[in-house]
Amino acid sequence: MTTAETKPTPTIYKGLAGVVVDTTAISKVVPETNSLTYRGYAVQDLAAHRSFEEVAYLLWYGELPTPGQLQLFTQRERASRRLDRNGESVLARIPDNCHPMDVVRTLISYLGAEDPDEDVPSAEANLDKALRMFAVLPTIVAADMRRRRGLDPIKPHHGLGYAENFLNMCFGEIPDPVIVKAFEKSMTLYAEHSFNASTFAARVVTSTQSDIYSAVTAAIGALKGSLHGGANEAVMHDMIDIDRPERARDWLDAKLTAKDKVMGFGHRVYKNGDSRVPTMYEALVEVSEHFGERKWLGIYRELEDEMVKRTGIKPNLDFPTGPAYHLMGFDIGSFTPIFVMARITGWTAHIIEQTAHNALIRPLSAYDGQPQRALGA
Ligand SMILES: CC(=O)SCCNC(=O)CCNC(=O)[C@H](O)C(C)(C)COP(=O)(O)OP(=O)(O)OC[C@H]1O[C@@H](n2cnc3c(N)ncnc32)[C@H](O)[C@@H]1OP(=O)(O)O
Ligand SMILES: O=C([O-])CC(=O)C(=O)O
Repeated sequence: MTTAETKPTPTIYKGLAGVVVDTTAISKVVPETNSLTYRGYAVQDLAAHRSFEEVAYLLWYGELPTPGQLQLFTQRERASRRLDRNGESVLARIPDNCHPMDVVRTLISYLGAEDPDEDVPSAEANLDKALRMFAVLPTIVAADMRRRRGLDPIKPHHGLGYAENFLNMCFGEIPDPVIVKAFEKSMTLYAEHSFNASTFAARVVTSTQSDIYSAVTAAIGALKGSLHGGANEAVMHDMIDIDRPERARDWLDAKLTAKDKVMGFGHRVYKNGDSRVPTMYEALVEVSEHFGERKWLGIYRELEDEMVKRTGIKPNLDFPTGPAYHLMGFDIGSFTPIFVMARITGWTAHIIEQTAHNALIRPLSAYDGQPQRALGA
């Protein structure tokens, strides 16, 4: 018989690295072939040929919409964009020196609190709630960015598509189609990535039979960290710090000597490059050329060349997205909230999938603290 003393030490999978915890039909990441598919479609093809609304529909319903389905879906999305008066007043009361991720997290909590169907777990109800969050998040992110600039919010424009409407709410005008397309590509690339940390957080919360807003709130918290979604902001802070392409090498030298992580590089799953980077890099080139500003691209190339030469570690999606968003005119603090606007689609698809095939997520731990001891008198 095995006693406590003779029991073999269990294998620890630190960070759950390499552990397959469940199946999913939403997306497939294949690092060996550098491929990523959403419901079977290559993400590069979706980014090139489909709108972000179509991608959202695909992630939620499993198929691309027919023209009729898209029309109906678009109508519903456009009708759900407004933040109500109470929501506006919650936003206005959040300190404007907090991180903008605190604002989106709080506003999602508020949406849950005001939804009488918050705890209805059916797929149909959750699809409605997902669409509401998808539609209203751009209004929240744009209004928050503008108030930090001392500007009034711009109401959603129901005649505009998702990307154009968001850009208009941020900047008061619709930018050149090159910028709109580059932005929309980033949204498609950011939409979904299997069991990443934030999606997993959402699935853990869902597995306890909690509600969709609580799961999304947890996911937002996980995405904020700089090892995950927060890296897109960190990349831009680093690039501003580097300032000139010719300074990139010395900057990297200091980072690597200090054994600091270089933001925007490396990935838990991709060890030979992130499948999404070539598409987003192309978008960064287009945006740079459009504005005639090649400095960030210069820093990008120097840093990538040097990092790969010295460590073999390649960029992830946050590396091209950071400077692309900066060039588009977004404040750095809004970069990760924009990631939330995209990933709300993937998160909610996973929440619905987890609900349909639920098992409480509760792994084991190996205790390595004090042996049992008596309290004494
Ligand atoms: C959308 C996204 O979430 S994409 C990821 C965004 N995050 C970042 O860009 C943050 C920077 N990158 C990282 O911190 C890591 O690459 C992670 C967290 C993304 C993945 O990490 P893991 O798979 O856990 O790899 P881990 O951190 O164990 O790294 C393995 C080795 O590579 C090194 N390494 C990995 N990434 C980096 C990096 N960005 N800079 C410097 N060294 C790195 C580690 O120091 C470690 O070296 P060691 O074995 O000598 O200790
Ligand atoms: O998959 C991951 O671990 C992180 C990532 O790239 C994403 O969430 O897009």
